Amino acid sequence: MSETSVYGASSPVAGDSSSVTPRRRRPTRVQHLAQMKADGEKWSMLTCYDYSTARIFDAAEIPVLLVGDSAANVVLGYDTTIPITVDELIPLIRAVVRGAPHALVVADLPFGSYEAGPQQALESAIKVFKETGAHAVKLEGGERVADQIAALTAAGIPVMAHIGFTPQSVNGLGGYRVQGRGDAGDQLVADAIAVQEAGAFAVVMEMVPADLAGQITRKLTIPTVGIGAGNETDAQVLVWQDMAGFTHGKTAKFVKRFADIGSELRSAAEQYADEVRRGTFPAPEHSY
Ligand SMILES: Nc1nc(=O)c2c([nH]1)NC[C@@H]1CN(c3ccc(C(=O)N[C@@H](CCC(=O)O)C(=O)O)cc3)CN21
Ligand SMILES: CC(C)C(=O)C(=O)O
Ligand SMILES: [Mg+2]
Repeated sequence: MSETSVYGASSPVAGDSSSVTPRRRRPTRVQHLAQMKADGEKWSMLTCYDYSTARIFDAAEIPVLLVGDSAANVVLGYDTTIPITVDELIPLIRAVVRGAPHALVVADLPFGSYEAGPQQALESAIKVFKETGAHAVKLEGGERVADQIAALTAAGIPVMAHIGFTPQSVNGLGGYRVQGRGDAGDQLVADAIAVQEAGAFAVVMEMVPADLAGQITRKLTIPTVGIGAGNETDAQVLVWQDMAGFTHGKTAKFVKRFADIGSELRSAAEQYADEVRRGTFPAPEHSY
C-alpha cells in the first residue's frame, strides 16, 4: 500500500492498480455514454452524497454518480426535495468528485436555481462548475426548460434532463404518480425530443410506463436513464440508500433492495454499545 494516511484522498482505490493484469481505467465522459448507446451496452447510475461512499461506488466501477437533490430527503431528512439549495449541495458534490476519480459526476440543480430562465440557470450551473469539479448538471422539465438546456450546452456545460415524474414539481403534479399514461404520453414524447434538440446529452425518465419509455428510448439518439421506467431504457438510476436497504419505511415500487445495510449498521452500533457497556472494547490492541 502506498497510502501515507488512513484519510488520504490520493490513496489508490481498490481494484484500480493492484490487479494481476493492470488495466488503465479511463474516466467516464459524456462521449462514452453516447458510444455505449451505439453499442447497445447498458450502464448504471447511482446517487452519491459523500466521499466515503463515492470511493466505494468508484471502485465498483459505477460509471455515473449523481449528487441528487434527493439529498434533501436521505441526507437532510426533508419530506420533499424542494427546500435544498445550491449552497447546501456544493460541499456534497465536491466530496463526491474527490472520492470518485473515474466516475462522471452529475450535479442536480435544485428547485429555485434555474426556473427563472437561461440567465439564472447559467449562474447556478457556473457556480457549481467553478466550486465543485462536477462534469455535468441535471435539471427537471422538458419543453419548459429547453431554453435553459440550450444556454448551458452553449456554455460548455453538459446537461442531463429529467422528465416524467419530476419531484421538484410534486405539488403541481398532485403527488408521487406515474406520468405519461394515455394522452399524456404525447407530451412526454414531445418533452424527450425537446430536451434532445436543446442539446441534453442524456435524459432521466422517472415513473413512466415501460412501453412508452422503450418507444422514447428507440426514438432518441441520446441515452435514456430510467427510474421506474421499465427495462428498455439505455441505463438505470436508483437512490443508493434505497437499493442498499438504508432507507427507513416503505420505498417506491421501482426500488429493488440489493443489500440490507441498515440492519447491518444497526447491528454494528448495538454491538459497539454493548462492548463498551461490558468493558470489552477497547481491548489492549486498540490502546496505546
Ligand atoms: N429515497 C429516495 N428515493 C427516490 O427514488 C427519490 C427520493 N428519495 N427523493 C426524490 C425523488 C422522489 N421520488 C419518489 C418518491 C416517492 C415515490 C412513491 O411514493 N411512489 C409510490 C406511488 C406510486 C403511485 O402512486 O403511482 C410507488 O409505490 O411507487 C416515488 C418516487 C423519487 N426520488
Ligand atoms: C432519483 C434521481 C434521478 C434524482 O433526481 C435524485 O436522486 O435527486
Ligand atoms: Mg433529483
